[in-house]
Amino acid sequence: MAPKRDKDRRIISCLQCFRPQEMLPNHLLRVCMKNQTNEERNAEVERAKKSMKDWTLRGRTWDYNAMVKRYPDEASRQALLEDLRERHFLIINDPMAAQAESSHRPPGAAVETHNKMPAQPTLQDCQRVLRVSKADMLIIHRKLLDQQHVEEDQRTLFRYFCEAILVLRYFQGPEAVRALKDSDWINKRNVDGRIHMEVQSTKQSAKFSLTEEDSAMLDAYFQKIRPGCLQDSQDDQGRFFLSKQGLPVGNVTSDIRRLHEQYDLPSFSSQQARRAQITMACSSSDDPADERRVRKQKRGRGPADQDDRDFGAFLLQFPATASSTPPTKKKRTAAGFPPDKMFYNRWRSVQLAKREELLLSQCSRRPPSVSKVSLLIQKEGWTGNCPRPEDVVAKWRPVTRVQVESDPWIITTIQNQKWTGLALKDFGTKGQGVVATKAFAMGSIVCDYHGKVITGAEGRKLVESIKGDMAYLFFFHAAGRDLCVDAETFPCECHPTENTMGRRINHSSKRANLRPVHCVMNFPEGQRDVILFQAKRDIHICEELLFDYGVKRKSFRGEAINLDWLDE
Ligand SMILES: C[S@@+](CC[C@H](N)C(=O)[O-])C[C@H]1O[C@@H](n2cnc3c(N)ncnc32)[C@H](O)[C@@H]1O
Repeated sequence: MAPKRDKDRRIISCLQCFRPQEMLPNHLLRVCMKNQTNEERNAEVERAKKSMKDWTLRGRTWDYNAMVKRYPDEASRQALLEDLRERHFLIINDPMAAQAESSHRPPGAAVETHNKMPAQPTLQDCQRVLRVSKADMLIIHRKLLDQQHVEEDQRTLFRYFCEAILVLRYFQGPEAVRALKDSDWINKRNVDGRIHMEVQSTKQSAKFSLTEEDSAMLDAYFQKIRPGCLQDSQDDQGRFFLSKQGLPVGNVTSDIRRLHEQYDLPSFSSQQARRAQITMACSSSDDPADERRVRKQKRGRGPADQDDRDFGAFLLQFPATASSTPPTKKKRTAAGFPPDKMFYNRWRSVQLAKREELLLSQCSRRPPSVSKVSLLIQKEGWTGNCPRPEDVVAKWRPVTRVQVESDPWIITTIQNQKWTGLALKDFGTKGQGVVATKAFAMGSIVCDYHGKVITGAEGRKLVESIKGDMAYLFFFHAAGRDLCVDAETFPCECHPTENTMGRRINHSSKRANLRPVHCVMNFPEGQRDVILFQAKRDIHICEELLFDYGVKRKSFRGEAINLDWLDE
């Protein structure tokens, strides 16, 4: 048998095609320089060798101090560092490296892998669980987006994964992750493809930039899992990560440990991850192929490339509206998407949901019958991908005034102002506004318009004294009476520490998704007039809540807003 050749012995990258070549002269002869002379090819080999030597001497080494200056954003710098380490670059001047070297492992020593805890874990060790579990998480992610059923334990595991992303990849402390608020997420900004987060909720505000992929994972948790945890009877404190009982998660470290246990991996603390983050990468025996093998053994299949494809880009290319036609195979492939039906099917689910929403918005006052929905479908002229009329009827959720007036939860929530599913968002020139962090079905009560209700002539006089601007003072006609809600003083006297959300809702006459309605509620101290906001149509997560102030900026003279109940 011929001796085994050391394939990697003299790998040199071709400077024509930028691909590493085992036999560069042969490659140039056959591929990149087949029409040139021997002399030209020899010169090219010399040029490539020199480039390789230069790179080995200088290009492979990065100076951490220079990186700090050039990449002041820590999260981006760490992402770059991680990438460089994975590619076996050398990083000098890492302030923690000297410490690490003197304490434990000599440079170049192999990291213990498998189930034993390495004495001094590298960043790769700490983040392994993210890589190993990724294929599973992408499957859950896809199911969530497709509105498919996801088991309770899988939902919880997905939450652990999201927590682990923030701790192990973005080096947030477990307490900061626990304290993360839904409004922190709502107020994130996309800048050049990185999702900037500013965590206001911790004592020290933290800033970091997520990749789009990580952001998509957290958003799937936020939009598809968290709303199912929200319970009216529980105070979620506006936290981002909630237990399935709807309470803020108790212990992020334990959650991440459970994720590690699930994948039979040693667990690392956030401090270890932070330390590893700034420790110089020692050359490691970690082969990314190991992870792929573990994954394959565990799931009995290879990493699904399909999972990595970006359905968001697909939707951008082919917007799924109630009336759009599905992209044909030819169009899908021409746009660079896979020819199979995976994205196509997902696209149809998105459209189906939009169509249901459209039908429901046409039946706002009373529950539609199956035949009415069938008629509406016919009118739309949809031939395929039609919602089942029965499903549409089943999704209609009205609430009656009588139900609301005696609803103990609504009464308590008006008193404590702990409405669920609402978060504040900065809307720039409009100031703050309120967005939904859970879906509200048409007809549901979203919150109250909190403030002292002043009736009769006194109220009208108050309102008329305000000229020329939208005000924090509104006037309503209800049950044959005039009601004025004084919400000018902010925060209100009765809730000096609460964010009375109803008062933060901005105005829109065209895009209003809320209507104010009037109730007389039975409070322990007696009956009281209350103005509630009812969803005019289904409201989606992240949508801004808006109601028609009934005023025009310049012409406001205290016009009254009618308080028609949705089901009357
Ligand atoms: C009830 S408050 C709404 C919350 C307010 N944006 C805030 O930051 O507290 C009403 C005030 O918000 C602003 N506002 C509401 N809707 C607006 C709109 N569509 N465009 C501009 N400003 C708006 C006006 O300044 C108005 O007086």
